[in-house]
Amino acid sequence: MNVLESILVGVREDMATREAALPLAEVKAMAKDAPAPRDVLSVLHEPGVGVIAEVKRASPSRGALAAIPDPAALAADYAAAGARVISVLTEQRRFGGSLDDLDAVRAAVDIPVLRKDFVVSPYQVHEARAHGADMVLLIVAALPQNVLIGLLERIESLGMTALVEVHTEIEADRALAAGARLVGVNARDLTTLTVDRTVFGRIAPGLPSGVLTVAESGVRGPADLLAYAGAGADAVLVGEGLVTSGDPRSALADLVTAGSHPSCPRPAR
Ligand SMILES: O=C(O)c1ccccc1NCC(=O)[C@H](O)[C@H](O)COP(=O)(O)O
Repeated sequence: MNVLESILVGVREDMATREAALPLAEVKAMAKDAPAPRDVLSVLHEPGVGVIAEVKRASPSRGALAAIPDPAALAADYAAAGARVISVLTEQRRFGGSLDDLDAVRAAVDIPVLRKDFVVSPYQVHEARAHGADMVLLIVAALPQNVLIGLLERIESLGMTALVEVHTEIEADRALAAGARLVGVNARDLTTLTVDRTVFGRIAPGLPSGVLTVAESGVRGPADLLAYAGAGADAVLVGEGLVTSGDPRSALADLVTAGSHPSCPRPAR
């Protein structure tokens, strides 16, 4: 079993436990009280290369990354430093995240929030909305095509935006066929955990100009952002480089400055 497959086993078990405690009908009722979803695509269309800053406590590749005793304070720092979107890892077993983290971040900031998890079921999509998410990650490698299409339609029907993650050209074709309008190209191979920043530059040129792109993983400083920008990224998603920096607000401010500099236009694709 590869890493992604073993993560998915735990995700399904944990979801079954949550669903037994809180049935889907109750989650849907909770979602009615959630704040309306924000328009993520407009935010990412703004000039410059946006930064999606991640609340990431741990990872399968690196183990514990940062204690993050107060995710709300970290999110507030991210927003103050100019993050366009905040990504919250809610997977518990490998990443140490939770829906409590999502709640804390949602309450702390007024910018879009991404539920970053291994979403395989409509239940998790409704959970995301009930906890105030504006965006939900869908990983193509984790989903059969019919399930990918169904989840993407459900996310959009609830007014949220799907970030559809790919790592290969074949997955990119599947994302487009499913109707993705926001495609994340992950430099990290989720089956082996190797990071290859050149993957974005191979896949992004093949995406239609109307599709927004996010370069995910491997950004450790402004030089990496600028390289992704040069390859056509509309935004970058950064976790480890921020939470392990010792000063996430300052590290993010450096990225935001690089992404908004006039010498960092988004090249036409
Ligand atoms: O981060 C991991 O080790 C990982 C392993 C298996 C599945 C997913 C994983 N990470 C999720 C992500 O894609 C990243 O958290 C995100 O792109 C940020 O990456 P980074 O800036 O390199 O922390």
